[in-house]
Formats: sequence, structure tokens, C-alpha cells
Amino acid sequence: MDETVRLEALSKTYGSGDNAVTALRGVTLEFPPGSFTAIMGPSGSGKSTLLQCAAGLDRPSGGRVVVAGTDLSALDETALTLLRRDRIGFVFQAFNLLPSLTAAQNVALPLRLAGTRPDPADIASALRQVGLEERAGHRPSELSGGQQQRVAIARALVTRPAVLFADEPTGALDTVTSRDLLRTLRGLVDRAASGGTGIRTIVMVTHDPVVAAYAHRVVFLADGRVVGELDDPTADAVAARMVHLEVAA
Ligand SMILES: Nc1ncnc2c1ncn2[C@@H]1O[C@H](COP(=O)(O)OP(=O)(O)OP(=O)(O)O)[C@@H](O)[C@H]1O
Repeated sequence: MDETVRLEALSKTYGSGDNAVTALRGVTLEFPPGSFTAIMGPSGSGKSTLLQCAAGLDRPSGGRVVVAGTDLSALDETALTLLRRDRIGFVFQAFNLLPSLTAAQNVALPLRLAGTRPDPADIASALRQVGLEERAGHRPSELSGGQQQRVAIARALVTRPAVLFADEPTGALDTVTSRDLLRTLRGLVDRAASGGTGIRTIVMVTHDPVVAAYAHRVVFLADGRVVGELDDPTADAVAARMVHLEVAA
């Protein structure tokens, strides 16, 4: 199956009449399997809105989102919930782990919620992918911030989603921990691209050029439009583009 995520002429307007705010204005993008893309742009440029619509958490006002061959706009709420559960992973700045559960139990949660009996081998595999198999029995309070975020990523991976969406996943982490986590994310995509199992596509929103430089490609948004792309980005090149965008905004 073609697992590419496609955004086709995506638009989003919040509110109506005098209060209407247009957040996206005809965004067309593709996120093919094996790609790790960072979305950047000035505050208010539409980054989070793009991620929410692409992940099926919010409905666009116009255009289409196609995830692994399925047009999200054609789905009712139940079908959309199932597709999100089975095909899409999310990681946010706040880790949202349940404090009373161990790392392994937190990772198993999406499977339990889906009514499946978790296979311990799958839980171990998800924790191994983020380098945390030794800490399976630890509760969040016994883990560092970076380790907690790794558990959140393992939890997103356990359902084997087609794509992982991440909104500022390193926002709450220090520099060293962020770097480790980003290497892990990049490694997951690169390993899958070279024939391994695991997550094949990551789309990540960030404000930080250093974070964006871990991606294969950076897409720049301004005022709800795609205004540029950079392949094999360096932090300096991303920062230079951002200065232009901030000045123009
Ligand atoms: N629920 C909402 N209701 C009304 N307007 C909204 C809503 N969510 C976002 N907006 C507006 O849509 C525009 C894009 O917002 P969005 O959060 O997508 O931008 P962003 O690039 O992620 O910003 P930031 O970098 O500050 O997080 C902004 O003008 C914002 O005020």
C-alpha cells in the first residue's frame, strides 16, 4: 500500500464573519515513507493547525488529507477515530504518561484501549526502539524527562502507525536530552527506510533550527502558506531562512 501522507490544497478557517481567522491557505505537501520532515514558521503561521488537520484531530475547511490511501474527509467520526488509533501516532510536548503505570504499562495502553491483549514482545520491541528496554518496570517519576518522552514515543510506535506526528517533542527537554531523542527519531526513520521495521514517516513541528536540522527536509510556512523547503538542512541554513520569514511576518 502507498503509505504517503498527502495534503492537497488544505485550507482552514477558524470562526466566521468578522471573527474569522484563516490559518491555512491552500497547503499542498507530500510526506513519503522514509521521510522525516520538520515544519517551521513564525508564530501564528499555521504549523500546529497543519499538524492537527494532517493527523485527523481537526477537520480542514477545504482540501483533502490522504493518509495511507484513505481520504480523511470521507470518514465519519467513528472511522476517523479508528484510523487515528490504528494508523497515526502522536507525540506532544507534554508527555501525558499515566504516573501510576510503569513504562511498559504506559506503552501497552493504546492496545488495551483498543481492546487487544498486548503481546509482551511488542511492548519490549517498542521500548527497545527508543533504547529503554531496561526501564520497562519503572514509573514516570523514576525516569528523566527525556526517558519519559521516549516512553511517549514508544507508546506512539506500539500500534505500528503509518506516520508519527510530533508537536514540539523536545520542547520540555534540555539540550543534551533533546539531541539524544532527535537522533532516536531520525534513526527510527532511517532504519525503516533501509528495510527495518518501525516508523517510516515523521512530521514534526518545531521552533528550533537545531531541532529542525535533524530532519531530512524542512518546510517553511508563513501566513498559512508554504513559502519554502530545504533538503538536508543545517541549523545555520534553517536559522537564516527563519530570520527572513520573521522579518517579513
Ligand atoms: N481554535 C482556534 N480558534 C481561532 N483561531 C485559532 C485557533 N487555533 C489557531 N488559531 C489561529 O490560527 C492561526 C494559526 O495558528 P497555529 O496555532 O496553527 O500557528 P502556529 O504556527 O502553530 O503558532 P505558534 O508557533 O505560535 O504555536 C493563528 O492566527 C491562531 O491565532
